[in-house]
Amino acid sequence: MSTPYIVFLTGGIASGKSLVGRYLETLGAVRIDLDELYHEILASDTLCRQQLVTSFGVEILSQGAIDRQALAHKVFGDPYTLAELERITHPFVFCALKSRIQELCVCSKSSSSQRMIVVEVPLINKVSEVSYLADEILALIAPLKARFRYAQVRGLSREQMCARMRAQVGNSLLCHKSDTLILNAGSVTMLKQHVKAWYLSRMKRIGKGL
Ligand SMILES: CC(C)(COP(=O)(O)OP(=O)(O)OC[C@H]1O[C@@H](n2cnc3c(N)ncnc32)[C@H](O)[C@@H]1O)[C@@H](O)C(=O)NCCC(=O)NCCS
Ligand SMILES: Nc1ncnc2c1ncn2[C@@H]1O[C@H](COP(=O)(O)OP(=O)(O)OP(=O)(O)O)[C@@H](O)[C@H]1O
Repeated sequence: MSTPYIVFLTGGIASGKSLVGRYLETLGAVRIDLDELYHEILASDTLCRQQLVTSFGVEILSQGAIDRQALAHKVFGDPYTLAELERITHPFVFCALKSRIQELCVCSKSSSSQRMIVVEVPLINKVSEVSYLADEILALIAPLKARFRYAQVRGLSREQMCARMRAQVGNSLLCHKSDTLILNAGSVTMLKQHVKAWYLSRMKRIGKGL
């Protein structure tokens, strides 16, 4: 069995990455969500927590754990503070991602089931250190109006959402950085149809060893 085909699935906030990632999981891919991986690190890595407290103060702690809402309040809207947060956190995230992928590659040697790994990457312009891992970058583009509606599901206000969007790449850079684009501008059923067609074409390619 060859190594799995690794896809970085990207897109702006609320563009549908998790929806697509979870759907690909039902089709047979293994899913890694960088946000989730990062949250696991925040909850369990004392070194990361220590560095964050040193830089941002004890006010980012709530009952000994990192209060993500308090941290979000400090960084979104202040590019320097956000850069400092990323300087601390990204090396931990990249290290965890490399380990997870390595584990999956070892597993795939003994199993034929893990042929595709999908990594949900919210910030494609900030992952150059691990971009060599990706065989393909797949980007989702969703209309702004729909994304604002989706954000409400997450409990983010319009202002909070805009602050995060300003720290992310716009559609033109997203297109430039990606190999494949999928437009998420219709129903979930339509989105799944596009994604399934893309998945099947990649499986065919992988099956032929291309
Ligand atoms: C500020 C924090 C605590 C807010 O936590 P919260 O639970 O509200 O958000 P969560 O982590 O689930 O991220 C949700 C979405 O916010 C956006 N977002 C998160 N970090 C960033 C960032 N550095 N720049 C731009 N957008 C971001 C992304 O679209 C992401 O999918 C957290 O996002 C954080 O520490 N971010 C910095 C680390 C990082 O860059 N994470 C991205 C994955 S590596
Ligand atoms: N085409 C669509 N039609 C209806 N709802 C959708 C569609 N695409 C996504 N959604 C919904 O929008 C919300 C945001 O989608 P999702 O969580 O997948 O985005 P995301 O890119 O992973 O967000 P985040 O940036 O927070 O990681 C979810 O509730 C999802 O079910």
